[in-house]
Amino acid sequence: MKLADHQAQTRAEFHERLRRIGAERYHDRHPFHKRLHGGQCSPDEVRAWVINRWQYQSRIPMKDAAFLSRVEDPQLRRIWRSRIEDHDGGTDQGGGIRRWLALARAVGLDPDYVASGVGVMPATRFAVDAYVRFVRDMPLLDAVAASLTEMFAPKIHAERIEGLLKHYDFADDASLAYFRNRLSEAPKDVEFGLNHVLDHADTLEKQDAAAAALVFKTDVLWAQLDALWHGYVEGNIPPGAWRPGEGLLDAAIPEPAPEAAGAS
Ligand SMILES: O=C(O)c1cc(C(=O)O)c2c(n1)C(=O)C(=O)c1cc(C(=O)O)[nH]c1-2
Repeated sequence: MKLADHQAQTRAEFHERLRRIGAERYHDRHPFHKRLHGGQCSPDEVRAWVINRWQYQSRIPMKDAAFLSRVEDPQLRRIWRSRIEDHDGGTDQGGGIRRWLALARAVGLDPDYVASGVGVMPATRFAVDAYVRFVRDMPLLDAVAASLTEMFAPKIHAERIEGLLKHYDFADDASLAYFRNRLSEAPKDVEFGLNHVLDHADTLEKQDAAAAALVFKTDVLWAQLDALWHGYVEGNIPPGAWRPGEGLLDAAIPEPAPEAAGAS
């Protein structure tokens, strides 16, 4: 290979490379999201999504804590720690985690059941754990690059708010507060993360590794939706995973049919 082949891409070229990864691979293109945002999901498919996505939500602040535990620069720690605050919030007001459980309640699920994580599918667990491990074990620059799927998240959050409000009775300002908050929280994270990666990936090798980290992360997100589709749209629920009827709020449990209840 010629020496010139090893030259780093320019900032603009590298930025465009990252943007293209999202355009080609981000999970807004997944059929499950099209079904969810288009109003075709059954109530139980929405519940399965809320239960499984809980695994992701609950692990995001843990992966950010794993990241922080490796950072020696106080300024980087100072900036990064706001991500944990966004999700955990304070004791009284809570944060994204509490807002996700409000969504769980709105779709008729018992928040304690969702928070227990017992109904999560194995594939979801494996995908999310892989992300936490990646951030814990890989170079910090790659860990920041993996978070850059968030560049593409505001668009999907806006589509989701619009689609859910249009098609589902449970959707209102309170139940969708998680997504509305992300619309203002994510851009600050993305601005910092993107500049950090563009500034620090100053060799082709580092750029290749950062791009691979972003591809890996799109796979983490895509694999979760593949599992949902297989389990709940095609009806192949894996052993141990949530089954419709489990974990419901009392108010959401359907009245038994008169024959089943023995009434005449
Ligand atoms: O709804 C979504 O499609 C979506 C995607 C992503 C993402 O791209 O990883 C995140 C979020 N939401 C999100 O709400 C969130 O807090 C978040 C944090 C991160 C991360 O990698 O640090 N990704 C995401």
